[in-house]
Amino acid sequence: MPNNAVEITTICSDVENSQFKLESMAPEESVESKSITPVAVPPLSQRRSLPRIKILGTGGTIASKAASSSATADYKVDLTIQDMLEAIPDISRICEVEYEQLCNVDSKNIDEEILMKIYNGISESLQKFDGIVITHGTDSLAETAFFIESTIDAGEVPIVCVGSMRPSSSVSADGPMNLYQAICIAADPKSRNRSVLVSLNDQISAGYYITKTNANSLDSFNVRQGYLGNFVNNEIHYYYPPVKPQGCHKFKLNIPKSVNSFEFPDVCIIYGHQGITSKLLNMVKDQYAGIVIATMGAGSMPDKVNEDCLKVDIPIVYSKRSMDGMIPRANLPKDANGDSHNCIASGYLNPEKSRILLQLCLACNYSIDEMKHVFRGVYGG
Ligand SMILES: NC(=O)C[C@H](N)C(=O)O
Repeated sequence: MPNNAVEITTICSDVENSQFKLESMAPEESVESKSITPVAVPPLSQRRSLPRIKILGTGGTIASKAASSSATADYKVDLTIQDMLEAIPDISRICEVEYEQLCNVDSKNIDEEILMKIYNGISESLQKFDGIVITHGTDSLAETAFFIESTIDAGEVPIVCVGSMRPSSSVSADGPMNLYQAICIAADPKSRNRSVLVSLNDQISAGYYITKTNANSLDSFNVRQGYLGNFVNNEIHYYYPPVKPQGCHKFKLNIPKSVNSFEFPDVCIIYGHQGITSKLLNMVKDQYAGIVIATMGAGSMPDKVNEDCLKVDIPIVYSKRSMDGMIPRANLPKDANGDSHNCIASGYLNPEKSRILLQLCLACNYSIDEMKHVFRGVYGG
């Protein structure tokens, strides 16, 4: 698929003011001016009172089986959404469900082609459904959630990403409860205007900020910006009124229906460590459109590597290998005139989210100053 078939533009031209503008669903005219035309009321059986939920299945441990009930590794992803729905309590009183199996893979295999399927699946469902659930492996779920938040303006429709840490065959599998909760969250009016959510282990989080912090534990996802709510005994408790992530830059992908895959500009990640030299930087700088560095601490790289980064003519995002914290602009390398050239601070974004944001900026042909402006939204730049 040639990339020129796809146009990417920004929805929010100014990052500082790039908060989501929610259009009121209320009609414009005042109640007094409305004339009421009597209409035939359909019989009760035909009235749609339940929310309509679309489930998009992609695979992951939640859709997997292992060799025995005590095994939690070496599983195979092969359960369909129908199989998964059969393992959860009856939801027919809560919502009407439709589903679509987009793929059935471990999330290590989610690539741009599948991301586009997810993007298209959501875009097509937004007008027709009250909530969307995406079943996904947890390993790269945070990247998919970040991509969706950066490219889709969901309006009031909640998009709930869900996975599990134990295969369906295991004792105390967490998948059925997680899926049940995700469906209830997507169907609940309190979830409206909250955009991309992640539901796992009874916690509800913002898809933009979530990070997988534990490779094995059921409490795998962590979010320093705080959980948005939790789910206990069939009750959803939000801690805050509807909120969307601060400074999230929205890109609009204008993708023709015929296009089902799209190659984003290539961005690689270099992992910083004691004794790192510029060898890897020099090897990749002509092969990629951009580089992200997982620096030590809050932007620390050896002086020689910093010097070489200032000379590179593609954008280099300084991110962090530490799970928490951020990279402030002040910690970027500078030349004698205080210029950081093509180096950009990632702010709160980890390397994998920085990579996606840089890819979207590159796909939009942003200048280096515009890219810095986008990253300023997350307090980098
Ligand atoms: N818990 C999981 O879902 C991990 C799995 N490897 C995946 O990401 O698909």
